[in-house]
Amino acid sequence: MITVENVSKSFPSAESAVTALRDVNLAVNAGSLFGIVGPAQAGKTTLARCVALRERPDRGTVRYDGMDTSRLAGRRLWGAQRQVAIVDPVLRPERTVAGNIAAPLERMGVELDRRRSRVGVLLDVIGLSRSGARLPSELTPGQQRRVAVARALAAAPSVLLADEPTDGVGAEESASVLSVLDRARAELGATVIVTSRDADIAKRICDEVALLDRGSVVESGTLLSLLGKPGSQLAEVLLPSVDTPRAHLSSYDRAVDVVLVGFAAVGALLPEASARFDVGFTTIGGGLTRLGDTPVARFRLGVEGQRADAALAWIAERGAHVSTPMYGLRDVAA
Ligand SMILES: Nc1ncnc2c1ncn2[C@@H]1O[C@H](COP(=O)(O)OP(=O)(O)OP(=O)(O)O)[C@@H](O)[C@H]1O
Repeated sequence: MITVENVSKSFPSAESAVTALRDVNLAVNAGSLFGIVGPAQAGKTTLARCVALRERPDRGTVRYDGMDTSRLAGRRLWGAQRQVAIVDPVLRPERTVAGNIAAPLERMGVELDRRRSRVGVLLDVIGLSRSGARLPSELTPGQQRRVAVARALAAAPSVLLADEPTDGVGAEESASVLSVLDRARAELGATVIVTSRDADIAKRICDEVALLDRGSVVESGTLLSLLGKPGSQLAEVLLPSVDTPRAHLSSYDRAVDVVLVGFAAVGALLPEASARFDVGFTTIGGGLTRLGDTPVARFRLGVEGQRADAALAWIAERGAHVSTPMYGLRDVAA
């Protein structure tokens, strides 16, 4: 596990110092796919570089499995830095795909047979098994990025860091780049950290996420835990909007927002509650999305029936996130 404890970082500038990170605390679990998301200049790259030990915090510390890295220097620092590989998107144009991936292994003096076998595994992970002999110029931008990821994985780092992994890659190819990051975690066992201005990346592959703004962590945790958190900014961005015209609310005495996670909940919970408690649910806003492979729904529901409270408590007991009911909607809309 990597823990970031009270980390602050400023950079000198012509007028006054720029504060990139303010008292940041985070925990990145081993084997997770962790997203650091937030607007431009939020401090994402600086935080990622501090985690990768490429930048020293002014205050606070980064711990690797409890070890305080701020005390490391010389060979021990270099050894810790080598555990975290950073994806460098610039490939060497004169070398083949296989040659690019093998380059870090050559520098380490790994013998030819082991190099070949490792490159073979990585070509398979990035879905380019037949392209080892091609030059980067013969590849699409998305394929080139996948090769850059494979090169970063060559020396089997325990942590892979990808800063804006899909920048410069077209929308149609970004899914293939993200799925390679997911395979790096699932098949090679790496902890993967991605930074992105696009929170949608978190929705597509991350299981844990931190939202950064102006150098501070606004919220962090597993994606699924944030979905049910009242006022979560990430949930607001990632889930279908429940904004509804007031007129749509006017037929109901009460409405609630409900978040349902997983196939069973999305498919069955509301019809079952409706039948059990003789309560009517009408969808007046929201919709379905996916977090990775998990279907997630957020609906604004008009609720009618004498046992409405019991029905809502029943679905909440079964894992649905249910907002505080909004009452008196007929009056509001009138
Ligand atoms: N090496 C540096 N020297 C001076 N200022 C820096 C340096 N690195 C980052 N900064 C400043 O720190 C702040 C945070 O930058 P950072 O690149 O970490 O944010 P970011 O969220 O990754 O931004 P973006 O999404 O725009 O890449 C910015 O104001 C930036 O100008």
